[in-house]
Amino acid sequence: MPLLTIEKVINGGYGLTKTDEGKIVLIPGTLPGEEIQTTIHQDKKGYATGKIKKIVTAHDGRITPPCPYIRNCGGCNLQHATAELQLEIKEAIVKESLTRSGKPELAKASALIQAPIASPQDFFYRQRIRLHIDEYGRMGFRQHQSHDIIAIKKCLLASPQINEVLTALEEHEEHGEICQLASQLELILNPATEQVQLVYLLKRKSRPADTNRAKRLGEKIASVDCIYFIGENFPLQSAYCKTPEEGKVLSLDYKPQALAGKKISMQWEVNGFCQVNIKQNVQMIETVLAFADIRDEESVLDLFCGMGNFSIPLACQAKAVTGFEGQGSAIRSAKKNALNNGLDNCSFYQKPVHKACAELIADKRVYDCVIIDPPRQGAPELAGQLAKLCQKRLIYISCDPATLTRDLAELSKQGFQIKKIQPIDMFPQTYHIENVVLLEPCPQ
Ligand SMILES: C[S@@+](CC[C@H](N)C(=O)[O-])C[C@H]1O[C@@H](n2cnc3c(N)ncnc32)[C@H](O)[C@@H]1O
Repeated sequence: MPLLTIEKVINGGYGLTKTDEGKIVLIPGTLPGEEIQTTIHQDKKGYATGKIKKIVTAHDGRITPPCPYIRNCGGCNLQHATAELQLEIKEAIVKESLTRSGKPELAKASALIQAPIASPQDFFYRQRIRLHIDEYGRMGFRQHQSHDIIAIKKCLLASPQINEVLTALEEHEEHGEICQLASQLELILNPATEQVQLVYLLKRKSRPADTNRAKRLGEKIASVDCIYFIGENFPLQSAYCKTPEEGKVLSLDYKPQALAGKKISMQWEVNGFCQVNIKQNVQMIETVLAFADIRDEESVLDLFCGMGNFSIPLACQAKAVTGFEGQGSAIRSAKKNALNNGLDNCSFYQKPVHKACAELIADKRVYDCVIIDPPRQGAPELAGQLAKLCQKRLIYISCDPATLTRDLAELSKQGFQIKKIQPIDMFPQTYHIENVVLLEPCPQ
């Protein structure tokens, strides 16, 4: 195969190039402008995937990835680029997604994309990781595009405390015995105490002997404060807890600049949703507060509110905040977070967002500002409802440029105009990029 020149890196982290016949070839591990000798891995109808045989001309921003598992793991698809180049690539991915949408209003809006906000940490930023366990009890990440497990001793994205516990677990037979019963292990750092909680996903219901093993294991590792079992057919069970009262919640205090340094105290449950890059989450909250620009007489609706990540700081400025979320544990935490922060202007409800929006519209409710932070698949079907509910400012938070572009097209059909787009790098070393978008309804 002749030399191929990489045109760009696309959403998914692949370098894209074309053969002389015009066929698209996607090659992982490559960077824009690089000349690559390739072997074809899979030849499909519309495109092929390739593997690097030799890098003939490397990008100036290419570096040697520090992770020893990089060849097989597939989780960190940009680790071979400098931090600056990663941000350039991510910004280009967002821009390309809007310009290639075929919608003139989105292409025009691509000029509004601001430089991505870099993560305070390039490595060791994850507050939790989930490892798979195979039939032999080996623990690690799934190999790229495969069910095989790459056994790992360390993950450079996970917090140092999680890595210490990973090393310690290997030394204890109780962990090996529990792994024989488990298909996954989640390690979760409590940012407030710097202790780690373990959640084993068991293949069968836990028995008293399993709980005893967990207790022995917990007592042997000083930095583990709780061990839980969960199964497909049974809910989260505490098997060991050093501090029974505080054990089930994780917590964090921070002081957003936008609130003049007022302290916000957040708690969430071990199985509740929480942004994984805790320090970068604070910068995302600052962005949402700046875009929302709330006056004290204004009302806010927070859809997919989780444990009140945005609702609580917004409630410090707004007249009232209403949040909807599907996860019961997240809503429990959101209500506690309002109480703990001395806020009596928040209402949180566990309800599917689509149902909640329909009911609010039937009640003729409207809000000055609406925040929407859906899961990866986005929420295009909500665009019409958002047009009825939102009076002044809509803030759309998305972790996938492709579904964001589709949803922005739906929102612009409903009369919303894009005002600002702020990419935020929540996941350094990977192609993933979060975006906070400010939209306003067109004046009638
Ligand atoms: C990307 S998270 C955002 C959570 C929160 N805004 C935060 O920053 O922590 C999406 C949330 O949507 C919730 N969710 C997913 N589908 C839902 C639905 N149909 N109705 C209500 N909540 C849903 C999930 O439980 C999760 O908490």
